[in-house]
Amino acid sequence: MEAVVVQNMTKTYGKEKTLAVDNISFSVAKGELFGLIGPDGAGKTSIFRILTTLLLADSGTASVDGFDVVKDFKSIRNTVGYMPVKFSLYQDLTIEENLSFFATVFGTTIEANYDLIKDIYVQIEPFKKRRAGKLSGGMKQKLALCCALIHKPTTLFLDEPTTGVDPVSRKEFWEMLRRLKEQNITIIVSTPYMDEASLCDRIALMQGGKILSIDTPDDIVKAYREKLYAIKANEMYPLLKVLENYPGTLNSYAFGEYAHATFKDQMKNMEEFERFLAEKQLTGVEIKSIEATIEDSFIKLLH
Ligand SMILES: Nc1ncnc2c1ncn2[C@@H]1O[C@H](COP(=O)(O)OP(=O)(O)OP(=O)(O)O)[C@@H](O)[C@H]1O
Repeated sequence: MEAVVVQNMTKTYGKEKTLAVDNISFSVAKGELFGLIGPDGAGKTSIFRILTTLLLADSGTASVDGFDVVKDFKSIRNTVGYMPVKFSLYQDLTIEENLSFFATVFGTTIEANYDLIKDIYVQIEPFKKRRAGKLSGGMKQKLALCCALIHKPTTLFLDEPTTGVDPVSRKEFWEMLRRLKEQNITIIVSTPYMDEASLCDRIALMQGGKILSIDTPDDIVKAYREKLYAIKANEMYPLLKVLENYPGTLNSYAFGEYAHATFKDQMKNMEEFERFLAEKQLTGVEIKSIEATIEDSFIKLLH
């Protein structure tokens, strides 16, 4: 069964009609961990706000658990959990008080749904008397997730939950999502981090309000057909310039300590390329053929 169905959704803002979501369609199956992946301004937050009934689309339709986002907004509000980019925790309330507050709003209690949050809550319980404003980023994030879960939602919307969170907490967070998925909760998560994309069941790569590709992380990488090279030299900037100027280069960009590049003839003539690099006085050159990552696939789609 489909938990979320979006059809031809478009959203513009203001008199200038800034296009945030551009006629997109997708669906998410029940129990799926689905990622909206894209840079700032791709339209991720607008989609979340429309699906959680906080914002109206200009056109198109959308449903969550079979409920229409316009007609059945009350049912959706009762059944979904939403963790916005800036968690709406009450800074002056303690961990315990924040959680009780969210439980009360949904007419439930911490005890009634404790099983669902237990794994996460035990990690912050020792600090339950501490005010939210005094928690670390990772702890705030765990509390926000508990608050979004306390009414046992069928679908969880997490908007950039790991932005600004340290790498260890990020990793723990994704382990928590995996465990929630086992409870058959549908999770839609947005992130600008490509390494997190591979942890989703399926992802939509987004840019400028459009979905560029939608598939499993594995299949997105498999669809990358060009031969990709990682190239290193003692100095990165001159290397990038040389790659840009090489007539056989299709695409080149910095990727950590390497430059990644594709070539017109799949680099059949490696010697000619090596000669070109040597003529440009680059030192410490290393060239290797590599497998593409999701980030490479994304960069290719952007071109
Ligand atoms: N209230 C608003 N008024 C005008 N333009 C807006 C408004 N909200 C968003 N936009 C514009 O719509 C586009 C999509 O924004 P959106 O917040 O949905 O993207 P995003 O992928 O979530 O990015 P971010 O991580 O920056 O929030 C951007 O160009 C943004 O500037």
